[in-house]
Parts: sequence; structure tokens; C-alpha cells
Amino acid sequence: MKEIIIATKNRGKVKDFDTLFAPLNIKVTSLLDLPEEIEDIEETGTTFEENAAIKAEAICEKFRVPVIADDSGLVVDALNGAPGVYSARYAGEQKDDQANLQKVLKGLEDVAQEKRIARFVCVLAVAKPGEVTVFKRGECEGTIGKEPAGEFGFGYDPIFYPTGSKRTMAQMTPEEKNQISHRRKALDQLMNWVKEQ
Ligand SMILES: O=c1nc[nH]c2c1ncn2[C@H]1C[C@H](O)[C@@H](COP(=O)(O)OP(=O)(O)OP(=O)(O)O)O1
Ligand SMILES: [Mg+2]
Repeated sequence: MKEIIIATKNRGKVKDFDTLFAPLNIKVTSLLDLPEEIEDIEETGTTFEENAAIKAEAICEKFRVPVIADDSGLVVDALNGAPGVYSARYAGEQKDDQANLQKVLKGLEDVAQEKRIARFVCVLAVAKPGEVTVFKRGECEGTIGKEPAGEFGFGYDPIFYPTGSKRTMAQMTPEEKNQISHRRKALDQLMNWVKEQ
């Protein structure tokens, strides 16, 4: 079995990657699995690409092995693109998923259903020692509901209805979510690129 390192501390992402890599027989190791505590990496970029590169390159430098990082978030048209790259800390430094999604619902209180358009964005950065960092992006279009629904997933999943679905991403099993997710689409791009190498 092959192993890849994903430079994340987010348990929800780790579960998504476990689901995505399971059919390929690839074991996912995250920063949560390492014996030493990895300090939080400051995400000072203003784009998903910049932040993904910061995380991938920091961990690649430290361990001198190939690393993937994921920077992702929810982009809401009626909120001028917020929370965007600030999705994790939208309602404050404590990175509270519930508070974050409530803040989005509050911001959309007076916005009609047809204008509640949003997309999830995922940028994967691959950093290898001595090589230029590579980026792949995936997006998943949808709309924001009026209230949270569903117990699966993480983050903003309970308020996000992918286009064509009557269920939120949190009402889908991990397998269903990751057939259509932004993370899936970014990973497909990455796999296509790997095959071309
Ligand atoms: O599939 C998803 N379903 C629901 N919500 C999602 C998803 N994908 C990203 N999100 C949200 C969660 C978090 O509020 C932000 C990611 O922020 P982001 O900085 O990339 O991750 P993080 O700080 O939680 O972990 P880390 O930087 O260690 O990977 O977007
Ligand atoms: Mg982060």
C-alpha cells in the first residue's frame, strides 16, 4: 500500500481524503497522525492557491518528503464571495463550524432562494523537495438552504445543496458526497496530471 501525507489538521478533510483514496489502496497520513505536535501554520494568503502552497511547502520543508495540502472554502455570491479564503475563521478564531454556518445564514436572511447561489472551492497544492509546487482546483456549484440539515460531513455541509440535489451535503453519505465534491474534482485533476508525468 502506498502512503501520502496531507498537510491538514482538519478531521473532516481527513475523512473525505480517506474515502477518496480508499479505492486506490492509498493510506492517508495527516498532521493529526504524527507523534509530534505540528504548530499551526499561519494562512496569510489572499487566495486558496497561496494558502495551499504555504501549508504544503512548510510541511515539505520540515520533513523533506512530498506533501499535499488542501485549502478550501465556501464562496457565496450574495455575500460578495465571502467567506471564501476566510471560511475556517468566518465567525472568529475558534474555527467553530456551527457559528460559521449560522453567520452565513444570518447574512442571507433577506436573500431570496434563487439568489442564494454558492460554490465550494478546493485547491490542492503538491510540494516536493526541490520542485515547483503544482496546483489543482475543483469546484462544486450549489445553493444555500434556509436552515441546517444532516449529520454527515463537516463545515458548511449542512447548509449546502449541490445543484440538482434535494439533500444537503451533510445528508449524503461520505461516498455520495465525494462523488461530486469540490475535493473529488480537484483530486481527479491531480490524478490526471500524475498520469501525464
Ligand atoms: O467539503 C467541505 N464541506 C464543508 N465545509 C468545507 C468543505 N471544505 C472546506 N470547508 C470549509 C471548512 C472550513 O471552514 C474551511 C476550510 O478552511 P481551511 O483553511 O482550508 O482548512 P482548516 O483550517 O480547517 O484545516 P487545514 O488548514 O489544517 O487544512 O472551508
Ligand atoms: Mg486552515
